[in-house]
Amino acid sequence: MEQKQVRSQFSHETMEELRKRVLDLEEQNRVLDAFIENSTDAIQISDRNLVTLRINRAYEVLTGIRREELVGVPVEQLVKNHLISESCGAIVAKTKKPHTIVQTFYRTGRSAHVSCTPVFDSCGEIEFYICNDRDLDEISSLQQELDKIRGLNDQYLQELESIKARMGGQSKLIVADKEMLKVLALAARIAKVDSTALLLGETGVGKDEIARFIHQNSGRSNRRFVPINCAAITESLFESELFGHEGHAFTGAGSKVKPGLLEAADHGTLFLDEVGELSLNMQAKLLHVLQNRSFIRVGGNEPVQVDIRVIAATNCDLEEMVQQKRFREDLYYRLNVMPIHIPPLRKRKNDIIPLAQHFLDYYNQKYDFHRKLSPATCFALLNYRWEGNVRQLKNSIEQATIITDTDLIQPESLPMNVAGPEPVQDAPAEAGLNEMLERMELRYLQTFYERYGSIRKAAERLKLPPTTFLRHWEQLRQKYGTSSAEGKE
Ligand SMILES: Nc1ncnc2c1ncn2[C@@H]1O[C@H](COP(=O)(O)OP(=O)(O)OP(=O)(O)O)[C@@H](O)[C@H]1O
Repeated sequence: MEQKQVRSQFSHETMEELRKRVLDLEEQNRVLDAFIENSTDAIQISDRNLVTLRINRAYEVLTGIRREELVGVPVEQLVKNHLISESCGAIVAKTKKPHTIVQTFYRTGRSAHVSCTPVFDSCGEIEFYICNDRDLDEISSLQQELDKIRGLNDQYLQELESIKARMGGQSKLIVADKEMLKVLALAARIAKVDSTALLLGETGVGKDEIARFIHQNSGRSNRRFVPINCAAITESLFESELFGHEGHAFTGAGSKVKPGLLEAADHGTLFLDEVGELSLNMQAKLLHVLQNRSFIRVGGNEPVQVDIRVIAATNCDLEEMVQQKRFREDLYYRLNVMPIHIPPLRKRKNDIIPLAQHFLDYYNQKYDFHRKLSPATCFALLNYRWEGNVRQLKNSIEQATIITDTDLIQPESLPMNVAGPEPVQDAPAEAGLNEMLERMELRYLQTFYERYGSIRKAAERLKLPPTTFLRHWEQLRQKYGTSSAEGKE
């Protein structure tokens, strides 16, 4: 009685176990079915006698043969019935190795790469054949697509190579990053048309260099490139500088006509750098010139005609300035014909080391050094934010080249903000808080000057009047000693 109970309990557990395994197998089968059915490759599975067991939907589409015509039919029959050109399985059956052939399906007229792989049983005999068919039309259209992309790539590279070749000798522009190469390709195209270009980008990104590149690659390259720094030009001198003056036009003017910058740029290129710094009054005068391509010399009556190409540059947000009524909308549209956005250095990291090496070569030659950049220095350069962009990089390399003790430049020789902030490293051990703060201030003034390239810009960035910046710098320099601000603009 007890024994019977155990047996029935055992058999119930076995039944449960079997039921679970059947469910598992069904689940596995469902997954396998879904996998085979949804494969984009056509799949055909045959048994050891090369009789088709199953195919998927992609196989039906490729061959035009329906499932019911295939399943249970030996492959050789398909060849005999002129449905397929030859059997790959038949070859595998002989060699017992995977094999690939090009097979034609006569119903659809399509061809495919058919790869047949044998699956062996535990005795080493072939149990199944699995064939994967990849549509050759699809492969060839992918190939064509790839060729097209390669072609475009080659064309792009050729274009860039020719731009670089044209740059050779005339320009020392270093460009390696894809983002900057795109800028250069655009600039090369714009150079060929005579329209006004507006160069936009942070301070020190190379707007001046790109303006010169456009001029050198334009039909005006054998005439003058005349840069005007709009930030440096005063209201009172604007007209006489740009338009020139007649003899005796004002006290101190000589007896002869003095042509202005516009006339100097005739048939050439006028580069209006920092155009966002012009006062509204000067903007109105400039707009008049751009509209009429003519002006009247100070003290004169007759309009003078000029043929100039204008390139303007700014690091200001002119659109915002227009909204704030600080920049004339009509002038903005006249300048913004061909905008070129020059990315900041931190967004074109592939340029950093080639530029650093270029500046290093320059300073090595200038000072007769043989300096090299250590890997740690390269790492520091690559990981810095470069708010002053290429100009700041150039200044940092010059500084490092000069102050390093050995020929291998280590990060310690870079300006402290590039190598990492160590602002009071040079303070004596007994220095109090005041001295530390003053030394820190001195290093910041020095660094911002190096970063922005002029006292005016550095002072503006630090929200100080330039005179305060200069006075402070001189006082601290005399107290703690470092490079002089004398002669700096
Ligand atoms: N691609 C480059 N290759 C070599 N030198 C460069 C490159 N870009 C910039 N420079 C150098 O970096 C310095 C700053 O460049 P540039 O004066 O053209 O910048 P910018 O954008 O016009 O600056 P700003 O806004 O202050 O007028 C210059 O000494 C310039 O020669």
